[in-house]
Amino acid sequence: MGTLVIATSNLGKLDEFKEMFKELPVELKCLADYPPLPSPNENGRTFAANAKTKATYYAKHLNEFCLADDSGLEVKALGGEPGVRSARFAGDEATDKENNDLLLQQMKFQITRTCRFRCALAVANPTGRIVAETDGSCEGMLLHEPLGENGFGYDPLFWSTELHKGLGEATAEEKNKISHRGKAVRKLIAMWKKAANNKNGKRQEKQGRKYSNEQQVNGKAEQENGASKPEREARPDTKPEVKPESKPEPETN
Ligand SMILES: O=c1nc[nH]c2c1ncn2[C@H]1C[C@H](O)[C@@H](COP(=O)(O)OP(=O)(O)OP(=O)(O)O)O1
Ligand SMILES: [Mg+2]
Repeated sequence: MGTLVIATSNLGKLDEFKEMFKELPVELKCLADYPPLPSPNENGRTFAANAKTKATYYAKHLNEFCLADDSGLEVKALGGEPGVRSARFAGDEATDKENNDLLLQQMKFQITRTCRFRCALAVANPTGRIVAETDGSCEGMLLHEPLGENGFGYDPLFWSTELHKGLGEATAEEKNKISHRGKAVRKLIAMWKKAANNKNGKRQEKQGRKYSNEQQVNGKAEQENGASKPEREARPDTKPEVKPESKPEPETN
């Protein structure tokens, strides 16, 4: 069974990933399973750029497959802010509470409350090469005050228009169903399953070819022995693989 390191220092994200990956045949690890590393720079202009930077950085240092997440909240009335700066909106070492307070202050007189969460995921192989990327978003409205005790980050300020409740009130299961991260994870799992099927198909095809060669050599004897013929018709679909990754929406900041 392969190992996948969930390369995040955010325990809220980590819990969500653990829940969503629990059925997969992969050994999940997290950064706490390794000696501490300095955090990589997250100064890219897009969520995707930062996710790739983090995945590559951790994969190279840990010599393992690593999954990184870069995510944040885009508020329409603020031109997409805090966006990629969500974690450090109120300063480099800002707490969730400080970020939330600043956001509420900036939105005090705003009537338009439309906002969305966005998430970019990247997987790097142990050499640091990016082998998969997906993204997801989740629409909502910014509340006027915190609601509920669940989730992390900006969840207490986020009213989900899909769930008709605040993410601070939603259970983990409810959130994962509609969240930016949930959508991106499901796309990633679908890509993996497709890649695994293709690989299996190719292996079967190779074996099929091998057997038919053997049959050409040994065919007479096998047929005389009543051995079954290889099923040449059962060849897998050999269509070229289409990358199912959706185009990321343009950054708004
Ligand atoms: O589902 C979410 N619910 C609420 N808030 C969220 C969510 N998803 C991202 N967020 C916020 C938290 C943080 O303010 C920023 C992510 O910043 P981001 O740099 O991607 O993560 P991070 O620094 O906390 O951990 P790490 O970089 O180690 O993965 O967006
Ligand atoms: Mg970060």
